[in-house]
Amino acid sequence: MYKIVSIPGDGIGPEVVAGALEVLNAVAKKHGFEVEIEEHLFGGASYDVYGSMLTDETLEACKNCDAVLLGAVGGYKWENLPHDKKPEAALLKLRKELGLFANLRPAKVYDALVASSTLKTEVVQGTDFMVFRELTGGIYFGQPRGYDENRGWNTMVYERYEVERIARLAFEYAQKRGNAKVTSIDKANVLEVSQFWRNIVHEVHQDFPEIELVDMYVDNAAMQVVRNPKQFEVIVTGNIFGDILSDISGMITGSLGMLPSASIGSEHALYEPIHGSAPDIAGQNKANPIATIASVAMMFENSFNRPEVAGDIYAAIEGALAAGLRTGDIAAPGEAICSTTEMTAAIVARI
Ligand SMILES: NC(=O)C1=CN([C@@H]2O[C@H](COP(=O)(O)OP(=O)(O)OC[C@H]3O[C@@H](n4cnc5c(N)ncnc54)[C@H](O)[C@@H]3O)[C@@H](O)[C@H]2O)C=CC1
Ligand SMILES: CC(C)CC(=O)C(=O)O
Ligand SMILES: [Mg+2]
Repeated sequence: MYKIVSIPGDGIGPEVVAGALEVLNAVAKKHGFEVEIEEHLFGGASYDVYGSMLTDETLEACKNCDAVLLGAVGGYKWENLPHDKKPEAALLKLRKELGLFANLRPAKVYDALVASSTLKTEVVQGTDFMVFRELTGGIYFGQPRGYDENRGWNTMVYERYEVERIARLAFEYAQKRGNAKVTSIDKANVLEVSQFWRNIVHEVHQDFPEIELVDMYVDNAAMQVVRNPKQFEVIVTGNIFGDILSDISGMITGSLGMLPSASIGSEHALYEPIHGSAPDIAGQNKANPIATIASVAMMFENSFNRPEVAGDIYAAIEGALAAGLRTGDIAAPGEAICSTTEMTAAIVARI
């Protein structure tokens, strides 16, 4: 029995999480295990009811389960709140409180999508890399931070232990992938904090001499992901660079709506699509649920060590895409567009 806490959040969050939970229930039925799903409000949805973006009750529930499934937070309604009161601040707090220091964001191109989409086949087909994004440090957390009428400021700071643990995780993963190449992405030509990052990554690398390590500046990396994504196998990078580069990677795979992620720490794990709450399409049954459904697959790989369950989910996604199912974000011109619920049903039918 797996105890899952579901926090759909805002915007398209509830729509894509509903699809992912249908898939979760379908694999539970097929593989003969039980899941207990406990749903909690989070982000703006929680603020509107309780006056708090992250209640103690939701936080406790997230700490006392086997895995958390998150949709997304944020939206127009809450964007003028002070920074420390915004839904996004609650997400940062949740990540910090759960100790989720590593965000794994796989960029994998589905063959079925390449065959009929606007993706440039020869450039992207076969792309399959994993981004290890540091998630609880860097400029999103550094103090001091603030702004007044004359200045705005944030602080990018990394502690030795923060770089060591994410670098070690990335090298260990590379080892498991048959000594895959690791690219460490920074801005060491300008930022002292990046030179520090680079030094520590090289120190950790000494324990993994069989693995090739490449350093790359982040501006070049953004271009290289678009130009030749297949050169990457494992990327390790800081919080803000990983955030930006993984959205770029999303486009390589067809859409932000395709990319899942696992946010992991030593005690807890949370699974979430890389995209946000997409308020422009919220409530219209248009969102692509695949990123969130694939996040459930990552849950079975990372938290439950059930690769066969994850494999069924990936195969069902591939099957639905091969059958021509396309939400608006991944439809090539002239292709029929399906809804969130139609895509979900097509995937569930293939479990
Ligand atoms: N993890 C989270 O909860 C995140 C929350 N956000 C928040 O989400 C809100 C909107 O932010 P944006 O910058 O617009 O980023 P976004 O990722 O929500 O949307 C960017 C674009 O991609 C599209 N898109 C995203 N997910 C999609 C899906 N599953 N299917 C189809 N199209 C999809 C949207 O319609 C939009 O045009 C903001 O409040 C932002 O702070 C942003 C990123 C991550
Ligand atoms: C706090 C979030 C809005 C940051 C983000 O964009 C992400 O984690 O992808
Ligand atoms: Mg982001």
